[in-house]
Amino acid sequence: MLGTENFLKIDYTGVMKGEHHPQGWTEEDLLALEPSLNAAQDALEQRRKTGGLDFSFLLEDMRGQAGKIRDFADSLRDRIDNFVVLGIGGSALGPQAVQLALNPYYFNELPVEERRRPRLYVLDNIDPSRFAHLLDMLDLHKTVFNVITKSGSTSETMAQFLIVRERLRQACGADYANHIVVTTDHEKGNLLPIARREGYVRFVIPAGVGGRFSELTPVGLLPAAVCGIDIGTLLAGALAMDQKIRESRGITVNPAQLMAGISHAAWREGKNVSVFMPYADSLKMMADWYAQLWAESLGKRLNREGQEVRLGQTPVKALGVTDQHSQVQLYAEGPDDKMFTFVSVAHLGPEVPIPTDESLPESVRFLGGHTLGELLAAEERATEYALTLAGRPHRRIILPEVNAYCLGQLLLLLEWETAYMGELLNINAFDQPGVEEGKRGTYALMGRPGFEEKRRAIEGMGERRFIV
Ligand SMILES: O=P(O)(O)OC[C@H]1O[C@](O)(CO)[C@@H](O)[C@@H]1O
Repeated sequence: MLGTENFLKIDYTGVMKGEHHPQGWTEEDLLALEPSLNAAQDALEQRRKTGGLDFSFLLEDMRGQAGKIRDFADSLRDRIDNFVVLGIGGSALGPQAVQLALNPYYFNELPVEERRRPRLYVLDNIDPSRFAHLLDMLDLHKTVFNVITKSGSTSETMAQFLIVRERLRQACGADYANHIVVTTDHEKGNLLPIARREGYVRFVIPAGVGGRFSELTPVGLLPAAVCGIDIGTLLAGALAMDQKIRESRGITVNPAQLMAGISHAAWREGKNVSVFMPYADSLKMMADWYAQLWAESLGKRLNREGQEVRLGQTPVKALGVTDQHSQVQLYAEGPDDKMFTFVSVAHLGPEVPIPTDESLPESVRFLGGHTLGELLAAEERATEYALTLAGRPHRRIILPEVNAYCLGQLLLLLEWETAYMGELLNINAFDQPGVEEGKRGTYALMGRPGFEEKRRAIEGMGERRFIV
């Protein structure tokens, strides 16, 4: 498992100067980035020591907790049919990404003898029709709800919790508390005192790990373990990548330095958009997870000195090959403002042969005798070629296969790249002040005491304009 054959690779050919890509970078250009990357590495190591990088610092600790998480997950196995996550943002995207990556795509639809684990649902929105439909569909006696909220106060998650608690009380009577598990901060938030008072099973999100960096804490580890995912191997992959990033120095050997060096240089050249495009359906939700990580961490008004800088790179979620047929036209011919990251998988799983039929015209007959995997790989290569011809910078993260060990590496690589970017941009990559105004506005409109003035301000914003 620890050999290089199970380690991801980064192919950065697509950013380098070449016959078809004269505007690419030279080896010297890349090496010129090294001093600032090495300085970032030193600064990050320093921050890590003082509690500023707990997503990495606490990985060993998380490994220590894996047994307890697994035991609890196993205790649910025969008791329930459904495990429902209530959460949003960093409390929901990681669990979905890992589930889709490591369990069969149609996991919930598998017969129970094959699934051998509860179905997983993640309610990461408050759209009433979806919410009501799911609650009506589930047998609540056979369901556990995992309320995940780092702050313990997010309105969406708390509203979901209140509805579910009420429904569980009606359906299960005094036993209702056995159907709620909370994952939250160990001392803050509104959920914690309720959980203590009502006796829910509780898992802790470490204080120093923000939501979008929290997949490898109980936030993600519990839902994964409930669905039979090998969380020990997931953490082992993460730790292996963590070690590699911390212990190697220089852009040609340190994967986070290479990733961040490319991203930062591309951004400085005006690539204001970062397209993240896995070529595997199982990694589709990784693009959603990445989008939050990149957007919330790097989209900032102020730098660390409090000066207005308004930085960031807009993440775009895409899926190969599906979005070749919806977005590649723009990517090839539209504005040259994008950096592309493909995620390729060397072994995608079972080969699905395409039948031959000699009676067909040549323009379709050529497909016969190949496999779907070959077609997908050819399309990825062809898209890469087309983007190269169009002079669009791109890189590929190549996973040997989508397994727990490689996925753990990928999560950590992207988290570290983000931390490096924060350092290079001189911004705080671990806060999200820009979401607060909208939250306060919601409190005001929903009648929370103390927000009356804000409500008046919103309601007094003037006439709306409509056309029918
Ligand atoms: O886990 P919590 O505290 O409920 O927050 C959910 C999400 O909301 C945010 O705070 C943004 O509003 C994210 O950073 C976070 O992942």
